[in-house]
Amino acid sequence: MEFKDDSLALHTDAYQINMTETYWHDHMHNRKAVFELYFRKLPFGNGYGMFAGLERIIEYVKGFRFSDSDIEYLRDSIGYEEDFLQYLKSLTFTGTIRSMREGELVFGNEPILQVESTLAEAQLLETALLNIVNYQTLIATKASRIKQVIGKEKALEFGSRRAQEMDAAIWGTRAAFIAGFDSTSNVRAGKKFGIPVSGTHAHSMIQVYKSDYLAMKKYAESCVRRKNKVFIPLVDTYDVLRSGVPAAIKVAKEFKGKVEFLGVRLDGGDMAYLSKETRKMLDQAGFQQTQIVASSDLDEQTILSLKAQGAQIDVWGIGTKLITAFDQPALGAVYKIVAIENEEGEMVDTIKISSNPEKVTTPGMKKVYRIINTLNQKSEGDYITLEDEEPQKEEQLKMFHPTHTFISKYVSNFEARELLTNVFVDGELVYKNPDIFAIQQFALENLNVLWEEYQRTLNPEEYPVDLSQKCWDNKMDIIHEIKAELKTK
Ligand SMILES: Nc1ncnc2c1ncn2[C@@H]1O[C@H](COP(=O)(O)OP(=O)(O)OP(=O)(O)O)[C@@H](O)[C@H]1O
Ligand SMILES: O=P(O)(O)OC[C@H]1O[C@H](OP(=O)(O)OP(=O)(O)O)[C@H](O)[C@@H]1O
Ligand SMILES: O=C(O)c1cccnc1
Repeated sequence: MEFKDDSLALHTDAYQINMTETYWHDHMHNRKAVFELYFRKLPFGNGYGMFAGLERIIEYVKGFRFSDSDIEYLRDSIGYEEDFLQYLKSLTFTGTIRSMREGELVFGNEPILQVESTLAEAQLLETALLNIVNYQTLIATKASRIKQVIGKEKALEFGSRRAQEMDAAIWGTRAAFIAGFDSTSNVRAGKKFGIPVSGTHAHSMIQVYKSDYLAMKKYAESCVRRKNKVFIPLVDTYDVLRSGVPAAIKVAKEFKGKVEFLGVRLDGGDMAYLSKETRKMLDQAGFQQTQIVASSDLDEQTILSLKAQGAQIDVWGIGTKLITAFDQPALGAVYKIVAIENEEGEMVDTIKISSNPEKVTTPGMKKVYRIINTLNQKSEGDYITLEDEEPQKEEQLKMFHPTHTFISKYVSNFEARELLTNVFVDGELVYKNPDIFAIQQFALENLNVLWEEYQRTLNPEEYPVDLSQKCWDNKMDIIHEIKAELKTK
């Protein structure tokens, strides 16, 4: 039997539905629960992460509903009982989601997103939420890292052909734009998100005409007919300095005033040497404004090296190594329950103990604050509290390392900026995601509060993510309680 692929509700792991069935049978499914989504370790050895994914989460949660064909499929395949299937059919998301905003700086072991809803709903959302955040935040972080090295020069996203499938190309390029990239080569992403689109041409076009000059001339003729008139020929198909660049210059002179000779693209060879020689040739021909675009397996390391060699590159086209998060393919974010309603209707904090201290969860519904020193507008670190705390009302905050507690400092003159914002409240969407340019602007401004020591790509300082005393005490009390209980067994 064939089933229509008409909803995303089954974009989940089977165990989520199995657990939901258990809760439903046991009349636990409508208990209130709180889950928090976070990663433990920053990727790529970077000093900060950049959050992306909320746009798609909003789309997903708004549309969360099991379709008729979903129910038919579950009946036909796993064969859940009919009453449970009818319960699934009736579900929509009725809870509350708080999230960081896209472009926010995020760090290890702090909630990026929080779901407070019925146990069943929170559980059923897990896989998709992690799927979205793990990829988009990873790519935004990689893109921001690459942008750190590129600085003010332009960064073009070229990855679609190498991305892990179509969704990754589209949402990955959006994440890269959030982190400060200037354009995408993916035209659909341009249409869908309003990201500026740019493009040159491939080696194949030169090969088709068997001549740099002839191909570039034909290309220029079509550029003339376009509104933007942009002419950026690729110069390395046969020989950059003997054929590609001279042909580009010749055609540009012939079409002076009719096309905009914005740049030439180099895609390989020794790009330090070739870019310097190309620069000289363009300058001598009077094209001082024409830029040099480079592409070919670039990432932050090759870009840094090319810059150190004095490469004359103005624009960087980056594909594979960005869109596939080449050096670290997973962020490793997790989604953990931190509180559950008991039989008396009270919320009870819950913990997961592990022999690995980093994997012990922090119980209780929490708030995350960025502590900004008002004297220099730089961040002192992030501060995680239980939900009823109000750090802004304190004269002085004690910030201490959550594992090495002797590492501590007192901060006065601070603004405690709350980072989680209401996105859904009781099932209603209450947040409007800003447009993509505003999100990019927000992301770039966020970096201003971070000392440079956290922004360098190599061995950055570790940014403090601390627990409030109350949050830390709560965790320790719960650990001791559980240990005591285990002892008596
Ligand atoms: N001067 C340079 N210093 C450091 N890395 C460079 C320099 N020039 C190019 N690179 C990088 O070296 C790699 C070149 O690899 P390779 O020789 O396989 O490709 P290529 O020269 O582009 O060849 P092709 O065009 O046939 O693919 C690319 O990752 C490129 O970004
Ligand atoms: O190297 P990346 O960072 O992934 O950037 C994208 C690459 O895609 C194109 O090469 P490809 O060989 O696919 O096509 P081409 O024939 O146009 O060179 C382009 O020339 C870049 O080298
Ligand atoms: O426009 C380009 O130059 C481009 C686009 C995708 C991949 N490589 C290059």
